Amino acid sequence: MKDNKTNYSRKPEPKRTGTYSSQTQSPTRQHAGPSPRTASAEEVRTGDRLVVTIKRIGINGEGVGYYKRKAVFIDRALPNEVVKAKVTQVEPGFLKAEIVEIEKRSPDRQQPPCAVYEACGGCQLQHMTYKGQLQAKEELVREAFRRYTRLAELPLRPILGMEDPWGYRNKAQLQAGRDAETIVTGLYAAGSHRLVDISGCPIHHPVVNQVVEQVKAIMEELHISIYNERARKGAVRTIVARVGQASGQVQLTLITAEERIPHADRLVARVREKLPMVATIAHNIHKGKSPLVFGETTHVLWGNERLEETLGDVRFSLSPRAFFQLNPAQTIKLYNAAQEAAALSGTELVVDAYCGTGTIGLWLAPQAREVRGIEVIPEAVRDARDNARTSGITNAKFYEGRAERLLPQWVKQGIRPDVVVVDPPRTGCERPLLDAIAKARPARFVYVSCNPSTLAKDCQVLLDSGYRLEWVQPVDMFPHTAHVECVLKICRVDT
Ligand SMILES: C[S@@+](CC[C@H](N)C(=O)[O-])C[C@H]1O[C@@H](n2cnc3c(N)ncnc32)[C@H](O)[C@@H]1O
Repeated sequence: MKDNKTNYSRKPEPKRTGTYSSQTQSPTRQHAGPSPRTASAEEVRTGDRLVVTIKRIGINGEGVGYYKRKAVFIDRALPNEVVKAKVTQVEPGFLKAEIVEIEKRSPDRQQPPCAVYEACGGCQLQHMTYKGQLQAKEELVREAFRRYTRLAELPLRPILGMEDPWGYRNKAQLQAGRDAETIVTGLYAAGSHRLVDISGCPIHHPVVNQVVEQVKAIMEELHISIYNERARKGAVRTIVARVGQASGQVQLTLITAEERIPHADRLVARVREKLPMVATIAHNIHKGKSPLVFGETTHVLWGNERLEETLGDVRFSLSPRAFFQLNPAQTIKLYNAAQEAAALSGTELVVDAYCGTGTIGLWLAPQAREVRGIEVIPEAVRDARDNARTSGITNAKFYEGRAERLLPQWVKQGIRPDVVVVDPPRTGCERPLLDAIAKARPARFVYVSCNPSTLAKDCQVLLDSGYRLEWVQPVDMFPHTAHVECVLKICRVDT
């Protein structure tokens, strides 16, 4: 096991820090290094220039260093680099700054492979080699546990990365717009309504890119109107293409702001002719201003009602709006880690809290006596029940409700799970749920999380309740972004 001997005492301050004012120093002077003036962190002003050694990446992929013990967040700076940076924001607890010059360059710095990386904002780490990204994500997890737990040593396993970290995303969900005469599909640039064309995005599965490009060409040919947000006129606002990794079939959904898609029959005929991999052509109507992508009403214009998908032995039947993991290959690694952590022998009652469409519970059901899933969204509960039926799994039941209410009720009724699995949103588990787990005293607790900070905080609550941490397994679900997913195995101390 790598790095389980990490020393968790706080790190010393970075060696090189200094500041000089952008207003008062000549360019030559600025490039010569820090000025004699070394302001205290409280004296730093917007526009000041600092020399900062970058320690690690932060949760948004930015470089994090310190100036006089105050955290400095610097976009696009990499661990171990020394950068001159201009302060852009001063807050009581931190500073934000932008790179002026890189004094010492990381060997992991690279030219971002994607031409629209800077404008798009969908990825945060393409300026770093993939090997560097994996190391940085491990460090992100280590830092969260250092900060939020009292563990002397962290049993951190090496992150599970991808052999080929491109073309992994099985779904493209792109806004449509117009750039002069042509249709553009892409994402809005961060904090704006400027559409960045991401045709041929290297993160998307090549088949979904191909489908989006052809659909755009067909819409041009048939003069199908594109929704204009300002004028609030036009038809198509979003194109969604999702590929099934097992079948290679594609579910295409056009989301419109109008009741009808103009020339829908001709559109269907042309898509069928040009794109034989498309197995469903669906139409979703989203008239309102809501920021949600999908509206309430969906019609299948042609083809199968649902996309069939398989993960391991579990089969899923996905309606156009149904949630499904975006990186199936890494999802299998994540669920296998959860399965290893659950260590089931066939006799256990497993509670899968925050179960979504039931994926983790269904993955574990063949090795368990019974699985009880809890999920707050009614449609997801219906999907979970359908997925159990489709896969012929009869020992998994799914309950609608809040995990922090339902599990304590079950515990009060005398129900004692042997294993509890949680996969909460980024905010982590609600305290009443953690208290109910501590009261129910399952032998094992499996925590799947997309936020190392809330994971570490919740972990400490369990460690204070008679549990020990066995291991933490990070999994890279979204290469080139700052996200990192973890599976954590916690056992009751007396087991
Ligand atoms: C990160 S997703 C996990 C989904 C699922 N485990 C999977 O892998 O597909 C978190 C899920 O928790 C649900 N959720 C959020 N708050 C909840 C609560 N208080 N009780 C139960 N479910 C909740 C969300 O609707 C969402 O489906």
